[in-house]
Amino acid sequence: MPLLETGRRRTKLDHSYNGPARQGPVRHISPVQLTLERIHEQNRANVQKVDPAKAPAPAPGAAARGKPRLLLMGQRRSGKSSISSVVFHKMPPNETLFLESTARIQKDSMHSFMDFQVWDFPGQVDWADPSFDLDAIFGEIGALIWVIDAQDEYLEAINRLNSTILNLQPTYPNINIEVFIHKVDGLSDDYKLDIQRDVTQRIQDELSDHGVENAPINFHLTSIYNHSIFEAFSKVIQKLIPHLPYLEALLNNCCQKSGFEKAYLFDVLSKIYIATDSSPVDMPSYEICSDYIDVIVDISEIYGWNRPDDYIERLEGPPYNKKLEDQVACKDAESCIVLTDGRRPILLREVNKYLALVAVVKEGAYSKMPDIIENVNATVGGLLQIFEITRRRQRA
Ligand SMILES: Nc1nc2c(ncn2[C@@H]2O[C@H](COP(=O)(O)OP(=O)(O)OP(=O)(O)O)[C@@H](O)[C@H]2O)c(=O)[nH]1
Repeated sequence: MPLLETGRRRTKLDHSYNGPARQGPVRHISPVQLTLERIHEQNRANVQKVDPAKAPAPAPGAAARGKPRLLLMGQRRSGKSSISSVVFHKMPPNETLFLESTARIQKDSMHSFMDFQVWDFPGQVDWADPSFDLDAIFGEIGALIWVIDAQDEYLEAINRLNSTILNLQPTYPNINIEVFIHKVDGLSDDYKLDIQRDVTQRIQDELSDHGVENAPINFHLTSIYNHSIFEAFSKVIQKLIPHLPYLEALLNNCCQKSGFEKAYLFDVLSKIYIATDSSPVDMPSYEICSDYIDVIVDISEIYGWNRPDDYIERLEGPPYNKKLEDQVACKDAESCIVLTDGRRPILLREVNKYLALVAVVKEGAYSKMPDIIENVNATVGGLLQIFEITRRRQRA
């Protein structure tokens, strides 16, 4: 009888497993959670170097405690405050023309499906200044968003970004760096791509000259005058959601079962989508879904009302032979709209006070509406369970 690595004889129960003894139950971990835990470990190691007594407990930490910080940095007038105002405070883009220059760090706490902070830095901050407590700023960072004005001379902005990355790399090698090549409205598609290529090349060349290869840097073409800024923020925020793969799996399943072309889980206030199914995102569908949220939010603010439980019971409870339209009661906003050609309805279902599921229904699937509503209900139930489990873990 063959021996196991531990020296014990293999028995029937061991099947073909012949690896080292397992330490405990297998832990499934998403790449996002892994990154956040690495960041936590990196911070812990830094604190431990200075004062071992003050070192925080090992991960799971940042991901589980979850109040990540997004830092908006870049040259003066590159558009940082405008981005934060348009995305998180619903400021109309043309009103950003009147924003004053930021003199001190602006800290915004966002309370949504997940709490996070957005820190807007004044353009003139110099990181080399030893009076900055870098650990207080970069300690619990979720992502560093570097804004480059594409309509201006950007070499200086790139140089500053490079020197910031090189300064931070030795101490914080896992910081997620997101470069927003901003104000691309009014630029031709070819020119936008040329700029993106040029910026990427310059940053990568400089970093590899200093021996930094494969730094986690992503590039986005953005403008506050269209949905590109929301799309870019969606991608940034998604990296901070530890249970993203589960949300995506639920949405994939819902799309498959209900005949949806595309489904988004939106944060209603900011209109950032925090998860979507695995089919490619197409801007027109994203734009129309996000505009639809505005319409429904406005309507429900005017006409919405809190339905008491006995009202819902009266509608949904027995007798069940009432007409279908007399039986429909839902605590949350639920809506469906059919656009001009009448073929691809868009469906919206509120998940909780922060989130809404919005889906584009495939041609011909409209006739299966009762099934679709049931599937959506089940998906919303699943989504809520995932958030509840995460919340319980955070409290523990
Ligand atoms: N065309 C265009 N202009 C933009 C865009 N975003 C911001 N702006 C304009 O850029 C100017 C500067 O924007 P701010 O948000 O004040 O820039 P900032 O980076 O916060 O500047 P500081 O506070 O000085 O660091 C404003 O006039 C905005 O209207 C954009 O996407 N496209």
